[in-house]
Amino acid sequence: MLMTVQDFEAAARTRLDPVHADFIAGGAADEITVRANEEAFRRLRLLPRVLRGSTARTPEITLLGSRARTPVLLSPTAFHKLVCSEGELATARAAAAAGAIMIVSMASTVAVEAIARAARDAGADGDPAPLWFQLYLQPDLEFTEALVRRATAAGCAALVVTVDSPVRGAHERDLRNGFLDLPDGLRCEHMADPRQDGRVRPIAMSPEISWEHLDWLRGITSLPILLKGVLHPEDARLAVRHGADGLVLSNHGGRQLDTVPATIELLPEMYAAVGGRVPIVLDGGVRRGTDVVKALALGASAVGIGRPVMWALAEGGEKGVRRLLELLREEFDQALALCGARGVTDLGPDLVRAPAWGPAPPFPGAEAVRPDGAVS
Ligand SMILES: Cc1cc2nc3c(=O)[nH]c(=O)nc-3n(C[C@H](O)[C@H](O)[C@H](O)COP(=O)(O)O)c2cc1C
Ligand SMILES: CCCCC(=O)C(=O)O
Repeated sequence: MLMTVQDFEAAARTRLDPVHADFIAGGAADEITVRANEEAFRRLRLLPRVLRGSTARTPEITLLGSRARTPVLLSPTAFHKLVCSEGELATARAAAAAGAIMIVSMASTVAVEAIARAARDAGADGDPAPLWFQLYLQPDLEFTEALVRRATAAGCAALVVTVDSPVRGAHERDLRNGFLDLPDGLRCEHMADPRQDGRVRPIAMSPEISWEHLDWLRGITSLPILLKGVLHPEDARLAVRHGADGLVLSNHGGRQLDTVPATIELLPEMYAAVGGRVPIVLDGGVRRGTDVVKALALGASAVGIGRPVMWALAEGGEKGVRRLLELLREEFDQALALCGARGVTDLGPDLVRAPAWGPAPPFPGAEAVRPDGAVS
């Protein structure tokens, strides 16, 4: 029975080509950060409140003008057709049914116009949350601008610019497996260049991209812009100064620079750096409703999931992703209730304890106990 996110991974692995399963599960180099993301959530402890009469609970959020029925977003992931023949159409339908914001990857195997149509149709009697569009800024600004116009015309409500990829991370599993290209018949639809008879360009990960490019982007679009992959608090401040409307606190699921900290570990510092001026979406290692609660309690406005969506899509297509989102909604709701919270706004850092991250501040009235056991 598929009861947990972990169950989806196990089920997907029985169906997938092991090379493709490695592409999804893998990360950069020693995969230290891949493991750290999940481990850091496990180390945190929740400290619930009681007797708060939290009967009417809502998981709803509004983020940069986008209304969603869950604080769990679908982080951008490439190549959905690799694991499911309907690809991103299936994902978009499931997200629309759940009222979850889906961030369409620039490296999707279905074009954004078709994805948007699928989302609208699936959400017809519900309330589909909008799509957002993820972008790797290409040094060819004319091409980048055309893509921004396409995503905007298709109805995307925000742009997510991935900034942690001046070069591609060292995906050693893929290198060993010889998985270097999409199989025949699949392509990154957004990279077809109309100026070159539809020839598909490679996605450039370019070290020349700088803050000036962000300023340029700010000048050509009025959509909210989020920067994905900012990890240094000083860069978070710079992002705000350069007009970013939000941050996705992400280490690319441990797929870019290995040995960077877990995202949840960085959240308090990043939250302090932006001082509430822009919302923070956190992704990396979110696998349980309690993980969602921990991230929101420490200052995130929403969380994103990457690999779980790929596993669910591989396991059961649209239905699989629907079930995954439902599962996380149920777990989140239960965790809210058990924390004595009615919704996102009831969650604060007082609900989280971090035993392994250094000494907790002394609590009022308590005597400090020194490591040698003596009371001071
Ligand atoms: C298979 C796969 C493909 C991804 N493709 C993209 C992408 O195209 N653009 C991007 O910004 N991030 C991409 N990511 C990173 C995710 O957006 C996200 O940051 C990460 O997966 C979150 O961690 P999680 O997998 O632990 O949930 C990808 C991740 C995976 C696993
Ligand atoms: C050019 C495809 C980028 C995919 C990606 O970002 C990842 O695999 O992590």
